[in-house]
Amino acid sequence: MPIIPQYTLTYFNLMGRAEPIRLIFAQARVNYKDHRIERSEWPALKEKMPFSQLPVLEMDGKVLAQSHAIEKFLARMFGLDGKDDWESAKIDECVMGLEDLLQKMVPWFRETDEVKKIEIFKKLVSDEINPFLERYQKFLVDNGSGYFVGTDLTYADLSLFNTLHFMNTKLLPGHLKNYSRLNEFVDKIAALPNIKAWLETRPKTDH
Ligand SMILES: N[C@@H](CCC(=O)N[C@@H](CS)C(=O)NCC(=O)O)C(=O)O
Repeated sequence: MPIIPQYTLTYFNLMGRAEPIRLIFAQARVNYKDHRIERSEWPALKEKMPFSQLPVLEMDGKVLAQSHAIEKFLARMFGLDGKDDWESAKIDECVMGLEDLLQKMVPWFRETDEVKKIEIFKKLVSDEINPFLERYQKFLVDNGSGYFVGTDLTYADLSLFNTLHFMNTKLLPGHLKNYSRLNEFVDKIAALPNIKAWLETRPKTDH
């Protein structure tokens, strides 16, 4: 009998940096414990985490931190990391480009002054988000398969889907209507049976 690994993913009760990992588990239909901690539990747990941050994946007593390392590890095991080393590298390219955008959003996210926050957000949309959407729409169209890398679904698609879906539903509702190919892509991924089931049942959080 093959031994099935026991997985626990620990994060806050947010989508944040855990959601692409949860989408990988959902698409692969692999069971795991979706451990969402309370903020009050965090100070004691923080010291025990390898980078004093979350998400962290535990697999049969072994611990893996860093969201992109976790994504890649699981995707490789579940057949979502491309067909060869080149596709795997192109997936990294997509995910790291997305990470660059997320880093640029941090000052807006952290700003507490409401007036400044609105100003920062306007500039973020025109200088970072829109060029990102143009660029990624071109990547998708140029690849030609309806996926970002190769001819099949990979975790690059799930990561992109996660951010684009969040943008289109919460951050900038309807904004993807200006990027029709990205809009179609989001609708297509949301309709995949395993993803659809997860979207319908996942805990509802703001971000
Ligand atoms: N590079 C890390 C960043 C992790 C990170 O920033 N985690 C945040 C939540 S999204 C965190 O743990 N914040 C609590 C803290 O730093 O005390 C990754 O991708 O996993």
